Amino acid sequence: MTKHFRVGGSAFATISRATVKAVAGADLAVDRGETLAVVGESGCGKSTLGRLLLGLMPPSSGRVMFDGHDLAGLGSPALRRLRARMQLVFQNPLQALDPRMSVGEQIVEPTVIHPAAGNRLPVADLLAQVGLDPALAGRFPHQLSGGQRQRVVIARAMATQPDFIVFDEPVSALDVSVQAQIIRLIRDLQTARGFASVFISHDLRVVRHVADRVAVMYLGRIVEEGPVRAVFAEPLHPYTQALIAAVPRLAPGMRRVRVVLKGEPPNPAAIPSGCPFHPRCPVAEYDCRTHAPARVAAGPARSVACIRVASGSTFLPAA
Ligand SMILES: Nc1ncnc2c1ncn2[C@@H]1O[C@H](COP(=O)(O)OP(=O)(O)OP(=O)(O)O)[C@@H](O)[C@H]1O
Repeated sequence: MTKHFRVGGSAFATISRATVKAVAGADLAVDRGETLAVVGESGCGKSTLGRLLLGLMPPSSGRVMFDGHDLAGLGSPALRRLRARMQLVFQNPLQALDPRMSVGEQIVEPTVIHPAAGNRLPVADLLAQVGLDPALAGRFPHQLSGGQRQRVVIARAMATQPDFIVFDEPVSALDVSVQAQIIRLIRDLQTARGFASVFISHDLRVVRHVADRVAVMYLGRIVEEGPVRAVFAEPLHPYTQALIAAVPRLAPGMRRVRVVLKGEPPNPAAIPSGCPFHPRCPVAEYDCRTHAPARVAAGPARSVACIRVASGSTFLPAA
């Protein structure tokens, strides 16, 4: 898929319009019961990808298949029915919740919007399954702690018994102690319910606890994908190496590398030619400036988009 936004410009054309290639070629699949983490620096297109996957905006090219249905090919009633089976949980629960509605009202709201969806659990059950006292149903968001609010958001997402949930940085606004509890809750719910999920995060420590597989995004492309353990133990792409090397004690078994991210932060309105990572890559070759590498298989269930890996050269600079 790709997603381009036209931005800027003025009525008198003194400022030219630019095309932001927020998603510049992402291809992924998520199975039932599985969590795929999408990681990368701010602005690399993670949230845009998440919204595309949920059909909340149309891609510029490409398509999203959900349970055999192409989202673009569905009329609005069918899309609405499918939407009930997909939910989004995002970073800031205060923004996600309506300050004027009680917790109980908000939790059942998705089943009011999608009356045919799910098995319609009572509010008390929905609260209990996210570890909240059912007595909180009458409270309002401002009367809850940050962790309780995020539990309410998750309870609401569970109300239609979805098959697919996108978690977009669901714990990054929370205290570290609360983060661990919410991550455990998400894991427990997934084990009990078997939904598929995409977990968007810039925090690799969180990803290690929550995800089965990880997709690493750079300037709108997925540059590496594979099982979390394998990718963290032996990252193949120089960008993944740099992300992992920046987090102390993330992967104790990993060969320490000296890859440090340098150069300009990525700008999706001016994507470099060839491999988009080449201006910051410590091992870029001449070809990397002109050749955009395709993502190719690189070991069991793994893939990577880097010509150094594709050509079989080992390039981890030893510490
Ligand atoms: N509606 C929009 N119109 C124009 N540009 C957009 C729009 N949505 C996103 N972008 C741009 O697309 C790029 C990718 O944004 P996105 O929010 O998907 O990245 P992200 O990796 O989720 O970043 P963050 O972690 O900071 O949220 C950014 O440059 C952003 O400014």
